[in-house]
Amino acid sequence: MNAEIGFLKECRVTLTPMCLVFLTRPTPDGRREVLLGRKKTGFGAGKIVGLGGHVEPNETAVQAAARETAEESSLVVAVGDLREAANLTFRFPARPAWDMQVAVFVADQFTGDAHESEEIAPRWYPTDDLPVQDVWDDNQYWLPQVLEGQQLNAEFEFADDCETVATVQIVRVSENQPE
Ligand SMILES: Nc1ncnc2c1[nH]c(=O)n2[C@H]1C[C@H](O)[C@@H](COP(=O)(O)OP(=O)(O)OP(=O)(O)O)O1
Repeated sequence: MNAEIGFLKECRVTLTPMCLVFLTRPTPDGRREVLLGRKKTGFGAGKIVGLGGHVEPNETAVQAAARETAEESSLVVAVGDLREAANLTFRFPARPAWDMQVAVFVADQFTGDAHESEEIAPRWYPTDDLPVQDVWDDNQYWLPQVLEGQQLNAEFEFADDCETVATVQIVRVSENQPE
């Protein structure tokens, strides 16, 4: 391996830190629903996603999760009510600058009403009837599990189209989280 390629490989270990938040609540008929939303701008625009975004240099992932929740939906969630449910690595060999590490949080305690923001149009979906056609391809491998209470770490590599998952490595950390 020449020195330049070695240097470029070293550069690839830098992953942009991001967060994702899934707020859940019970429905009158005894099911659960989760707050997702149509992304209106930026990376992944058009897809249905959780609330979230970049972790700023001056904050932790859980602080970013609480901040992004307020900015994107107007809902208020306390840092202490956010449970870390997954740690996901997304790699895009065709666009290494997009590589990211995403801390995923779930919370069922929050206040306020969800309102549309510049970035996202939030909507509640039954956890057993997710909008699978409109989410990121990777979601099928971890989102239902996380909403069932599992905690996991996973690494995804995307194909050259940067849309389709090419390889998946999932490490299940625990089956169910204590309340
Ligand atoms: N593949 C995949 N699956 C599930 N979720 C995501 C991805 N890729 C992603 O980027 N995401 C999530 C992670 C983040 O929560 C958002 C993208 O955040 P982004 O819109 O780029 O960040 P902003 O909120 O616009 O930026 P700031 O507000 O932080 O400036 O999608």
